[in-house]
This record gives sequence, structure tokens and C-alpha cells, in this order.
Amino acid sequence: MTNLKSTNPKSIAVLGAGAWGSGLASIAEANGHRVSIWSRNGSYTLAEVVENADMIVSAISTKGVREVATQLQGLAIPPKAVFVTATKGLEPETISTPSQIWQETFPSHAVVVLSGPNLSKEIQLGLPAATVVASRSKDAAELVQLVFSSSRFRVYTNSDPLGVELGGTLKNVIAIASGVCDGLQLGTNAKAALVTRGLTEMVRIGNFWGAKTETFYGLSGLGDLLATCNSPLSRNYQVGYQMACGKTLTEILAHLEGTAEGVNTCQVLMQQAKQRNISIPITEQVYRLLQGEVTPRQALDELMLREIKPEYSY
Ligand SMILES: NC(=O)c1ccc[n+]([C@@H]2O[C@H](COP(=O)([O-])OP(=O)(O)OC[C@H]3O[C@@H](n4cnc5c(N)ncnc54)[C@H](OP(=O)(O)O)[C@@H]3O)[C@@H](O)[C@H]2O)c1
Ligand SMILES: O=P(O)(O)OC[C@H](O)CO
Repeated sequence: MTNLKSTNPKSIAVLGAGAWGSGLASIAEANGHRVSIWSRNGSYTLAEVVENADMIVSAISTKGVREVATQLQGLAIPPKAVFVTATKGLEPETISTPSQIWQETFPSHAVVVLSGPNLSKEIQLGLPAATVVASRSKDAAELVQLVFSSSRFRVYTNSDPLGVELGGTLKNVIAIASGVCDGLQLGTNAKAALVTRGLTEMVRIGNFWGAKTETFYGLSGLGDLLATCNSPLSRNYQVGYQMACGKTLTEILAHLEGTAEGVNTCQVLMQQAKQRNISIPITEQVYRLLQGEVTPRQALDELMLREIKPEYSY
């Protein structure tokens, strides 16, 4: 059996002390690495945490990524530092993924995407989980794999960073729909249909942007879709579930613990789908529900009564 406790401790700077930043910091710390965490209200400055960092791990919500990346641009980042992004969203103005923002800001540094079925509350409890680290740089991905692998956290490498990142991002919208499905008590058949057709929709969007189909059938796609669509721990699922129980989006977000990225991702996807004529019927109904244009029952009827068609278009 591999001994995963590090004999070569690395300096890890974690940006974002929310649920996932704290979770990733604990995993790296338990593996014997030197970890310092930055957040807007924390006691360290950005310059202090990134000084001498071997790895800079961002678990900042999408809305803060570019702002923090820009602040870092003015600091002395070690040339060999590897950036790791664990954010699951899309920047509305540019449609960039978080890794694209990091790579654009730091073109000569390696960027690694970390994404998978990783509900932070389960990880905090020490329950076993697996994830994927993906990069154009094999060496960087393997370094990140080594830093985070433990007896409770199994890390796989992957060479399709865009597919891995989009899997974690796109499933959030389907998770909102799944919450609605469970909130309306539509049953197991309906849930299976929703998740399966949701995956088809994820593959369609992902392929359009250049991600590989097979990546969506791995941990960062199907794996994360299953976790998020079936767990009340997911904030995205909670948004849908509570809407099906009659709450408004504003009420839900006011009391939600943490970020539900699917709400913004849904808007970005709808804009893109309209402009480029991509069929994403589940996302469209989630969008209309979030906008207050349909009730959960109307969204269901719209999906069930769409024009009949083959399962796959050849
Ligand atoms: N929680 C999970 O289970 C999980 C698992 C995998 C991936 N993720 C992804 O990780 C990301 C963070 O999720 P989370 O659960 O940790 O959310 P969270 O608990 O709400 O934390 C969000 C973090 O983002 C920071 N942030 C937000 N806006 C910022 C800004 N403008 N400038 C600087 N920092 C800003 C917050 O900083 P402050 O503390 O200073 O407000 C906080 O540290 C999301 O993209 C999520 O999809 C989450
Ligand atoms: O709580 P959510 O809905 O942001 O989901 C958290 C993670 O993405 C699950 O892998």
C-alpha cells in the first residue's frame, strides 16, 4: 500500500476560507504540508500567503476569481508555483471558466483544475471521497495529486481540464432541477430520467466548447452529477428543493449557507444557448423557474410535453 504522508512538505497557499477552501486546506495539512489560508477577513495579506508558495489553491466563488487573480498579478509569485482552481462556475461577462481566468492572468504558470463529487460537509466528517486533477501539464497534475491524496481522498489525474471543469460547473444546474424533482416528490423514475437527460445536456454543451465526451462519464461529470443531484447537502439541490416547496429564490438565497453557483451558471448557459442555437431544455426550464416565469409544475409539464424525438440524434 502507498504511504501518502509527505516526506517532502510543500508550501500551500489556499485562497478562500469558505467551506471548500477550508476542506482542501485540512486535507493538505493532514498530509504534512505547510498551509496558509487567505480570505478577505483573515489575518494574513495575499502577499504573505503566496510568498514562497509551491501551490496556490483557489476555492473562491466565481464572482471573486478575477478580482483576486488581478490582485495577485501585482505580487511576487514564485515562477514554479502551480495554480489549482476548485471553483465551479462561469464568469458571466466573458463566459470564461475559472481556470481560463487563472491561465490568462498567469500565462507562464501551470494551472490545474480540481473537481469531483466532493460535498465538503462529508469530507469534513472524514468520509471517503475521490476527485480529479486535470491540467495540460502532466507534471503539475501529478504534483497536485501527490499533495492531496490520502486514505480518505483518492485523487485521479486527467488530461482534459476543460471537460473536468465544465462537469463540475454544468451539473449545478441539473442539481437545481433534481431538487425540484424531489421537492415535488416525482419519484425515482423521474429522477433517473432527469439525471440521464441532464448528462446528455452537459455533454452537448461541453462538446460545443471543446471538452471530451468521455470526461463527462467520469468522476468530475457523472460522479459529481450523482452526488449533487442526490444530496440535501448540496446548496444547488437545496435551491430547487425549496423552490418546489413554495419559497422564492430571494428567500432561499438569503438563508443559504454558502454559494449556489448553478443560479448564475444557468443564466450564462441560456445566453450562450440562445446565441448559438444549442438545445438545453432542462437548463431552459430551470432558468425560467429561477426568473419566476414558470412554476415547478409548469416546468415539469413543459419538459414532458416537448416534441417527441429519438433518444440520440445521429
Ligand atoms: N462546498 C463544497 O462542497 C464545494 C465542493 C467543491 C467545489 N466547491 C466550489 O468551490 C467554490 C467555493 O465554494 P464554497 O462552498 O467554499 O463557498 P463559500 O463557503 O460560500 O465560500 C466562498 C468563498 O469565496 C470567497 N469570495 C467570494 N467572493 C469573493 C470576492 N469578491 N473576493 C474574494 N473572495 C471572495 C469567500 O470569501 P469570504 O470568506 O471573504 O467571504 C469565501 O472564502 C464554489 O465555486 C463551489 O462551487 C464547493
Ligand atoms: O453544494 P453545491 O451544490 O455547491 O455542491 C458542492 C460540490 O460541487 C459537490 O461536489
